[in-house]
Amino acid sequence: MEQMRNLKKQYGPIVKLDGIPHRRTVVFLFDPELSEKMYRMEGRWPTRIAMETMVQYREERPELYKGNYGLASSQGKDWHNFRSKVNQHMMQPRTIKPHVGQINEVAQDFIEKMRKLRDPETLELPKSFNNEMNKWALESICAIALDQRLGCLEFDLPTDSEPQIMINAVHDMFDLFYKLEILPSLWKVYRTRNLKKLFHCFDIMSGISKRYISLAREKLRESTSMGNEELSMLQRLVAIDEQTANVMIMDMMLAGIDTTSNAAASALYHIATNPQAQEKLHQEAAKVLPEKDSPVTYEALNKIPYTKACIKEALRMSPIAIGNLRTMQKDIVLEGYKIPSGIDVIACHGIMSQDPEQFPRPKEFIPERWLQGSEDNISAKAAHPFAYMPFGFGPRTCIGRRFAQLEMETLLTKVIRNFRVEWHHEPMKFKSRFIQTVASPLQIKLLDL
Ligand code: HEM
Repeated sequence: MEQMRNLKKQYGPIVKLDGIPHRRTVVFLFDPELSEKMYRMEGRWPTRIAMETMVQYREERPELYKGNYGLASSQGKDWHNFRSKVNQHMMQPRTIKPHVGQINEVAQDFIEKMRKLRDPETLELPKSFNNEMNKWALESICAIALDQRLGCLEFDLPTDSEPQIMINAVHDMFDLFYKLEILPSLWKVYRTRNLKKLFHCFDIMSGISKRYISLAREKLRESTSMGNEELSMLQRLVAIDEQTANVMIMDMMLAGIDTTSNAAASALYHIATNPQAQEKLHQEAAKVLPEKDSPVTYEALNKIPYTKACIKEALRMSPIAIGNLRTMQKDIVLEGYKIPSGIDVIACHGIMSQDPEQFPRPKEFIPERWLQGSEDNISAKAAHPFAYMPFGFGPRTCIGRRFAQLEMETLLTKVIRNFRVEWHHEPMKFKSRFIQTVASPLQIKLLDL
């Protein structure tokens, strides 16, 4: 992120970087107006390059993918056809309704786990807590995508238990992605050990999801009387066809775990370091949850504007995706520069959302700027609409956004209803891999309320 900031400082709002070995030429945009122009020219089928190892895997498993590579790894008409099939089942606001209860249960279990994990004397969460956040996100996304609790939050899981096997596969998958896609690797020349390991992880995840798809098929048969609105996301996907369900579940696992866990972790950190915001958050949580273990309901989620503002502000200050990539489908001209078809352009929203011209006092955590009626001198209304795009833009925007928001809003509401959270360490460090992640241990102090 610092490197991007320096590029902007040194060269201005549009910067071309080329000549880097093994890297494609890329153009960075640091200006919201230029970004808007670029998106407006992206066409009907926006292209975002995929991880090549994943495409390779999908090509090698024709029995699973049948040439249908899902969202994360397909382009053009193939991408469009898949997205058109699944979009309405994932993007409509009411899609989350059948899942609110499950996500509440996951959050409630996680609260109990946090209580047990904290040090009895210091009341701080352990250094390993970041990994527990990943398990929370995995359990949450499985609750939605597989329509079942997997059990990833249990203590002392046997090594051969399904949840532990899944936790390991997901953990290894992210590690191997980094080794194969970012670090120099020879996997394209010959089948490296790491590539085999990665494919093994995909096979495990795919095998587990297949079992749950069969269960969803059974449930769907038994539930002919249910209205479409009551059907879980998985049941709706299975109703399209099982292959679509399988591919979509894999995409959810790839894109919906580390993103959500890091976004929630950074929100918790910002809240722990801003006691005034926390107090307001607590008042809001206490209104919708009369008791500490009251469930977060669908109705409650419509009554927590301050919580939503805190999440928005956390994503502004600590974005998960620093930039959003598009491969140009035709020659375009921006700021007088010709950008030929085939070149990657990255709109660096993570830099723009910290620009004082867009967001006054950008280094301060001010959730109020997102609230209706906020004071003009801080309001986000004055910002250019393309300065802040944490979930991307247009037809290729994040398809899991509603689920990510459901998970984060539920968790924050419950945490703040149960604890006062404090931070007694150096400021949190963040690091960039594919996404921006929290790099310091999330050793938040939890005081019971
Ligand atoms: C805070 C959490 C999350 C953030 C910040 C985030 C952010 C993003 C961004 C920036 C994109 C690229 C959009 C674009 O190109 O315009 C994206 C794509 C995507 N996200 Fe998310 N995401 C999050 C959670 C999730 C979750 C929970 C899921 C799964 C349910 C998910 C599934 C996907 C998929 C499948 C795509 C590819 C969409 C396509 O190419 O059509 N994301 N996400």
